[in-house]
Amino acid sequence: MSSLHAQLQSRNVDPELASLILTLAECGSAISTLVRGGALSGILGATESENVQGETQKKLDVIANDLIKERLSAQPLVQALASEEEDHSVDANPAGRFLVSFDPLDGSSNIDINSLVGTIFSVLPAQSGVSGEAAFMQPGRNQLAACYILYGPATVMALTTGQGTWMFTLDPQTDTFVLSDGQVQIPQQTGEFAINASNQRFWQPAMQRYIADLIAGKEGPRGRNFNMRWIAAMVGDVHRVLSRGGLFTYPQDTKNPAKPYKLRLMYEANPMAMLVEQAGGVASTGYETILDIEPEQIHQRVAVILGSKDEVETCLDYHKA
Ligand SMILES: O=P(O)(O)OC[C@H]1O[C@](O)(COP(=O)(O)O)[C@@H](O)[C@@H]1O
Ligand SMILES: [Mg+2]
Ligand SMILES: [Mg+2]
Repeated sequence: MSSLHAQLQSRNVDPELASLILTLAECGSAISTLVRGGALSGILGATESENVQGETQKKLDVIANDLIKERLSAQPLVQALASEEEDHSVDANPAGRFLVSFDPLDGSSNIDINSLVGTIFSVLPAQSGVSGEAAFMQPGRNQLAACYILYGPATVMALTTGQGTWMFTLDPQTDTFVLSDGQVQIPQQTGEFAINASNQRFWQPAMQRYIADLIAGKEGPRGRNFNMRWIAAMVGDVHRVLSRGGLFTYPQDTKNPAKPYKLRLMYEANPMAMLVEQAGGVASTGYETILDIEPEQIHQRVAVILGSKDEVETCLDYHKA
């Protein structure tokens, strides 16, 4: 069984980037221990405060954010960090080579029901002569690494440094991430989709038609049946897509005209898009490739359609029509 450390070495990952990835893994393992304790760890419930997104922060959102912020700020390789739970980017070490964006706790609405949650990381190169939030304004294509850690029955980590997507499982005996899949490949075809169907009446006509045709099944224009899943944690839905294929989408909608998109580009869409593309899948907004978007703000949101290549391309055809 090969450890994360050994894999990073054997695949010649830049030693400094490897050291940072090991720090991210340590953050994941520490949060995994907290999550495993549930109510006994005092992690359940909400705080009185709201984040910059206008969402009431859960206790675990804040605990996970503080834990990661502390460890990354102590990492000399990190120049600055950006988090879903921080209004602005946070400067760390001026000589640092890396910028880290993260979603400390993804799937917050699942914490109190003991369901799947995770942490998502995106690593960009620092830019000489550019600091603060401006330094983060780089397309996802520039990411040096992306990973998520899923806290489920097992704790698993999906990682890419641009040489394919790899999966690791946390060995609770040794507290080490061990390789469980050295070359994740998303099947090009699928019979499974994930969307929050309760928003159906607010979707654009293209997405309404696409989903209606999936649900029409064998008797409909697609001529075969499709099954639906919704974990309400992007990390969980994307993990299913990486594990057995599928299409995951959080499309544009008119539910709240001031907020037509749900998911955040820098620390949700970009890292997931890199993991999916490196595993042979496709990630789009419906109109553009997610990794080619030029960001304008640290907390900007985008529409997301990702997963099995053929199925996402079929969905995009509906958006062309
Ligand atoms: O509540 P909904 O509409 O099902 O939305 C679920 C989506 O919101 C999220 O929970 C947003 O992420 P956070 O929990 O990090 O805020 C995604 O993980 C998930 O895909
Ligand atoms: Mg999230
Ligand atoms: Mg979150």
